[in-house]
Amino acid sequence: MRLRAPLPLLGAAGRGGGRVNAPLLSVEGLVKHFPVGARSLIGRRSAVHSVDGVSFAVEPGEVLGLVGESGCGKTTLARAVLGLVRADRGRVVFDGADIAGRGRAGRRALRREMQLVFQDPHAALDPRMRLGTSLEAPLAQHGVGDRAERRARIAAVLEQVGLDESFLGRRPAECSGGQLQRVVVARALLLRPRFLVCDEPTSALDASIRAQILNLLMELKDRLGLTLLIISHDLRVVRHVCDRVAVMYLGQLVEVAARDDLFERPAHPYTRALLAASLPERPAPDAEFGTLRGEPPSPLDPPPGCRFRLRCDLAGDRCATEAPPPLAAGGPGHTVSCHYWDSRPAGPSSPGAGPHAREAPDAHHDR
Ligand SMILES: Nc1ncnc2c1ncn2[C@@H]1O[C@H](COP(=O)(O)OP(=O)(O)OP(=O)(O)O)[C@@H](O)[C@H]1O
Repeated sequence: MRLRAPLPLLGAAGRGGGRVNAPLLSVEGLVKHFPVGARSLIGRRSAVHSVDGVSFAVEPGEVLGLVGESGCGKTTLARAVLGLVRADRGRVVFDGADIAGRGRAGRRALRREMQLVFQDPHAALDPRMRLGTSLEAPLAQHGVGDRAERRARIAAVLEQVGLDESFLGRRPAECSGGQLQRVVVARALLLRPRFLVCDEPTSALDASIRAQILNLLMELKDRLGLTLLIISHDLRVVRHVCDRVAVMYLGQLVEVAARDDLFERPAHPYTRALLAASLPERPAPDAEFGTLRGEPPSPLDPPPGCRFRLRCDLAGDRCATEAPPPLAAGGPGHTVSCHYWDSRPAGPSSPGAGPHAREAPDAHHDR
């Protein structure tokens, strides 16, 4: 597969057309394949192409949302960014330094600065342990303070997440889902990180609790100056809390845009179909884009060219052979990986339109 150089990685300040801050995190050409099965006669193993050439940047204080269907590689991407799985290729640069180039002490320090908030609080916390013990463990592992200092830090963080010290003596079964998710958030904050990855932070919770946890995350972000990557299936969550959104399909980013650009002017046919499927109440200027049909191809054998083409209303010959690079799609920092993003699907409502009638103007290419 041919990977073309991405457009400059703009973050929040760049979107406004003003000064571009140094990103807190930048990810460049990240690839992670998981080998599976036995070797073939010529000694090759097939592999799940979980993440395949992903580049993006996150500025300090920004909230970036990562969306896409189940299995498209969101969690693997997040784990590779956090150094929890080793990427096959590409770079992750945090605060100006390549994380692969850090020594042991540097990686340990990095683990304090980048924390993960898990999806399911029941799975994240040991059911046999009192919450006080679970909360103290990361502080003890990182050699933070003595017992009294650790307890003081835990009490302060519990207060920040809206709980009190009475929770320290409880076990997970003695708490509600919302209370436990607050404990999980508290645990992520104990080491005073600058960057939080929240993997489906509300999907295991009742609808009535979701907004509370999201509001808590946003309040903590402002109060503590955090930068967030939020992974979510739920486009309503993303629309509510994110500054920018990256859309992932079969191991690759297909569109990145400021939140309002993405929801009001989605450019990629996948994003349009995803929005139509997930937010049916949204006014649909692109109603001629069909709902998402079929299943994504196997990540064991992704098709050449554009990976979305087999489900796409716009696909033309070029899509079968040429992987679309990220193209400028109008709004500042808005990129879309589609050869025909500004065409309309052929159909009764748009006679003569469609990819075979008009190619995307060259002006959009390779900028
Ligand atoms: N350790 C592993 N070994 C083999 N395949 C893996 C491994 N981890 C993930 N995968 C595969 O990589 C692909 C991407 O998985 P991943 O969990 O990153 O997707 P996702 O978008 O986070 O999905 P979901 O939204 O359901 O959590 C899937 O096909 C998955 O089966």
